[in-house]
Amino acid sequence: AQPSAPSPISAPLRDLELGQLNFLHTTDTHGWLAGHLQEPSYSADWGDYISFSERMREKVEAQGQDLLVIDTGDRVEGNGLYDSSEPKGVYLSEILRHQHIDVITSGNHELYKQNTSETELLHTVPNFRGKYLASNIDIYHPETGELVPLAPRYKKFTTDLQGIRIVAFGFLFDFTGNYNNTVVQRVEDTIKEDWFQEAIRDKEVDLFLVAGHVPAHSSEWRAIYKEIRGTRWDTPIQFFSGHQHIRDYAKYDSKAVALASGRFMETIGFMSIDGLSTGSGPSKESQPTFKRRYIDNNLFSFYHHTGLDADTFPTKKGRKVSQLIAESRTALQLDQVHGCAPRDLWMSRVPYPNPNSIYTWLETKVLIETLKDESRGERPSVAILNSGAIRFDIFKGVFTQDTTWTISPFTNGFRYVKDVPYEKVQLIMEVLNKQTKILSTLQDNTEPSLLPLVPPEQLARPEEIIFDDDELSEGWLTSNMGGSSQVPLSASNIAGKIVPGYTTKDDAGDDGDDTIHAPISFYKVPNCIQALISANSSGVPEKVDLIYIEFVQPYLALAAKFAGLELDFVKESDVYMPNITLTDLILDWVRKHWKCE
Ligand SMILES: Nc1ccn([C@@H]2O[C@H](COP(=O)(O)O)[C@@H](O)[C@H]2O)c(=O)n1
Repeated sequence: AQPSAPSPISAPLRDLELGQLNFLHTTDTHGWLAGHLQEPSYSADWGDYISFSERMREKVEAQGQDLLVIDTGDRVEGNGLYDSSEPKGVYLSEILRHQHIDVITSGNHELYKQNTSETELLHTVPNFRGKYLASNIDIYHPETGELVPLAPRYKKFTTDLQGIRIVAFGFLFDFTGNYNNTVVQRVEDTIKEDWFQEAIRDKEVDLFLVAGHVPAHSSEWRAIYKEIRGTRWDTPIQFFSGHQHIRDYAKYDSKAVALASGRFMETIGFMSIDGLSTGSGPSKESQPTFKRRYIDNNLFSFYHHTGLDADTFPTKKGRKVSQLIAESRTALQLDQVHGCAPRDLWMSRVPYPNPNSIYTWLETKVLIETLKDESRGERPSVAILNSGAIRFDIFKGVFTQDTTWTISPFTNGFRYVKDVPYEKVQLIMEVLNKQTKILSTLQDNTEPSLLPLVPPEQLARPEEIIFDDDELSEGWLTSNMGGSSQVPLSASNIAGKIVPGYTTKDDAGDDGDDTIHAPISFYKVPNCIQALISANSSGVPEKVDLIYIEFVQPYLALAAKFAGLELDFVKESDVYMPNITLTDLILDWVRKHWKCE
């Protein structure tokens, strides 16, 4: 773990059930390879994960079993370790490559920008040669201009110890927001291609392994499931999923399941399968059995599951990578303190609006006090921001260079349209937040969906989860995750209390988490929030500058149409505060207002 990482807190644990074939899975790590430096439950780093997978491999191989390591994308954007270097990702890429990964795929974040996808092609794919799969992604090669597969479409391999024959694919969901140097083919079309049809007709296969940046419950996985089952009615299928930032497990039939392993290096997903046939013969069991576990990413869990301790657990490579992370963080000055947050600000643990909501803080403080383009003088304005632009909570205590990127990693700037009637802006907000169903009927297939305006976790959990008795969680959170010094209390301080955290319910029940936690409430947030910036008057202005973060422009255009506002946002908008991003505004505000005592 990193030198400043809090020690994990002991908690009751459920064991891993090892099987003939075992998997460790990460997804949506978004640059958090240093682990969580303010949350003991997730405080292990990528070096610890390397030690964990090496120790697990020793353990399972000693019993004649196999272990495979999977990563399903969105490794970039979301943490200073990725975002704060120039060019972005140079430190991260060097850290990531030390893990032995058997199947690795791309997420949507690898494709938003030209340089990110080119880095995948020129660095990550070669770093993981033979492991990186891209079943439905092509890229215009930066040197030849030719459209080529980002990586091989699929591969067939056999496991080291038992010779289990596996055909593996690597998919991305039907993503449309990629930069135009890549082409993402719809999954539903890809599976009709000859190469896929040939691959699933191979009779010498013991397991189809479908890894991808695709939710566990999704139309894309269902399409693949149906296509495979159409020709191979009983070959086991193991899907590895991502994108929604949740822990999830889906059962497609008794021989086909999907695992999703959370986000931000909070979770190491574990799967085991028993009862597979191998190259040397059929299985003795009539049915395969699947077991899943969501491991909290901390050393307490890792020691427990490997049966090792602080002296025996770390491997040489693991230690080296933890050291590399520490050096990279120092070089990037990620511990530089910009201010001290006086209280916790939550994305979804409190209702919105609320004094402790990060969105209320943005609306009532940050946007109002920082958004000002000198060229627009004192004109009143309304600023619109999508809630998904914010990625993480702010904890009471030090606000560092790293915090800046964890809460707001995107590089979007602001645009504006002048002289929009205030009433129309309110109608637009109404459409964006309340009339989303009506709006979606106006969309044709070429328009983006409205859903991605919110944080991904909310897409997966449309219902609020509210625990009346949040006393334990609240008290614990205040003292452990956001104490002014950011130093967690030791186990003895909270003796007898269960640590708040994941309490996952999935298709296999409610016993998936390795750590038994107290539940945390989850409140919904709107698609978009707004701030009225009315320089000289307290009344409601007739017309305003409609300022918005770039990401929402296509959604705004649709909502405006429905609100009866004839506006061509592409032609009639202009840049607001050139070269300034939301991240810059937040940092500026924090520096001015959150002085450390
Ligand atoms: N420039 C961007 C990019 C993304 N978002 C938000 O993130 C969501 C997608 O996140 P995943 O990690 O699930 O891919 C997207 O739905 C937006 O809410 C953004 O705001 N700006």
